[in-house]
Amino acid sequence: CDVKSLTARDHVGIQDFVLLDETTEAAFLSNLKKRFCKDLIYTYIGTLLVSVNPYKELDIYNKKQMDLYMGVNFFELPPHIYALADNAYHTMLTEFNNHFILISGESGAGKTEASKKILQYYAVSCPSTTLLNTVRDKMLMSNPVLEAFGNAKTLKNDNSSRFGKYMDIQFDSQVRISSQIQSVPEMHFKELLQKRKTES
Ligand SMILES: Nc1ncnc2c1ncn2[C@@H]1O[C@H](COP(=O)(O)OP(=O)(O)OP(=O)(O)O)[C@@H](O)[C@H]1O
Repeated sequence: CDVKSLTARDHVGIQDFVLLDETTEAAFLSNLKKRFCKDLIYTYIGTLLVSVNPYKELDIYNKKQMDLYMGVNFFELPPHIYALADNAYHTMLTEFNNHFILISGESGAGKTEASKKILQYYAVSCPSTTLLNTVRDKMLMSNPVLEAFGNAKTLKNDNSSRFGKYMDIQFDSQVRISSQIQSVPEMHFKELLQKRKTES
């Protein structure tokens, strides 16, 4: 799947809601539906990304796709979680400051999966060394461990996270992943965010 075919594929509805003529909920949903029917689960609202859970494996999360989005201008290619991750990484490099990716949605919306895609993207796209690969592997492998203890089957989601997650990825001066994730129960969430705010 090359850049040309990818761009051509995404002329379904409008790929950025900012360009939607009619600003009604019906028009919003109709655009989402039109795109979803063609397996286009991502749509931008400016720099926000709206994602609809496809509940099936789509061939859009692989090394080829990651390579496509690496270092490419945010709006140059069709909306994708990799574009969002790449944009945060490159903005961090140019602005020399911290960045948050906030993922929200109802239970079963696909938040956990989205966070895994972002971690996988960084694991593949960030420069690394053998030593740092250990950190990267730990980062990726920590998810199943956390899920084993903190997830449960609910009516809405067979693999529902029953705890809030705060992931902190730190980069060294050569912008390689140098340290890994922190994850906390939901009740400590606000406290932790407040602490981080005061620190920065
Ligand atoms: N991008 C995706 N592609 C394919 N399947 C997906 C995707 N996102 C989510 N799913 C499917 O939907 C299920 C629920 O997603 P996920 O656990 O990420 O939801 P969640 O928003 O984290 O829910 P909760 O708040 O209950 O933890 C996943 O187990 C997976 O089967």
